Amino acid sequence: MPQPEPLPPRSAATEPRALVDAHGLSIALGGRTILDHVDMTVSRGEIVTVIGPNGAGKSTLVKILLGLLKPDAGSVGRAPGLTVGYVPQRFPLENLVPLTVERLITMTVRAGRAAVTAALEETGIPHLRDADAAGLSGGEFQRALIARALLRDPDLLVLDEPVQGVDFTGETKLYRLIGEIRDRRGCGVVLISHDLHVVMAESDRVICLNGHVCCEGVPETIRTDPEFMRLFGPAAARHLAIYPHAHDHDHGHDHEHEHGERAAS
Ligand SMILES: Nc1ncnc2c1ncn2[C@@H]1O[C@H](COP(=O)(O)OP(=O)(O)OP(=O)(O)O)[C@@H](O)[C@H]1O
Repeated sequence: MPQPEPLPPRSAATEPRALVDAHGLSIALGGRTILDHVDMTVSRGEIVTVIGPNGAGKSTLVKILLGLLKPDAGSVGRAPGLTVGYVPQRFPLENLVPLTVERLITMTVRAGRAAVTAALEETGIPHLRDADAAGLSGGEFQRALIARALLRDPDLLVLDEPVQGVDFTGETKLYRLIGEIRDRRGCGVVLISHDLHVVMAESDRVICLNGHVCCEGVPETIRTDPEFMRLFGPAAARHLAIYPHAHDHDHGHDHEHEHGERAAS
């Protein structure tokens, strides 16, 4: 398979670092505090993983960062002319008429044939260009959505639960793909996950969110952070795996994780 042309390597000297820089974000929805004084910065070339249980406010945080939702308090700074590629958590395919992968990824962005080819090659699915989007596997569908986001040539790629509906092998490959995209393009990446058992190894920073930022750090330090253990329990800390890596340890009772499809949230 032909490899896409690599972009020039990242240069620490030439780039403004922060793509988004949020301070003191608070918001209440339906009379309930969802986010409470949350700070978050994402820089060019950085992968930031946000993990937290269902309902922790991860999607709400992303919507505020992207300017889709206004916080009750706090501020969000964005790099001038920031372009965002967003891979949403849910994509209501069932409401659409049958459509090819090419149509799916070009529905909301103008892109020429060569750009579509490049995006599909970059995400490893050039052979699926004319396939029916409804027939794709979970992993293929996520790749198509990533290709769709890449067509915008984003400075910041935001992926909300990108491994949902993807089996273990596909999950590892997807994480690898995301790391390669960051390396090649030098874009910032925000990765949202409700899976407290898994953190992508290439993450430069992990933010554990549960209404507030309970802890933050490089993947290896998160599992030993007392706040992580206090909030998510020693079992979550014990089983937190840094992916991709050799799958040579025990995941305890997490059999769903090792075999078969995983439920979409
Ligand atoms: N418009 C709204 N009105 C009232 N409550 C809302 C609204 N939007 C979100 N919420 C609530 O805010 C909380 C956080 O939602 P959010 O989708 O940000 O969580 P999440 O961490 O992304 O969860 P998940 O992992 O399940 O996707 C949830 O309890 C949700 O029900």
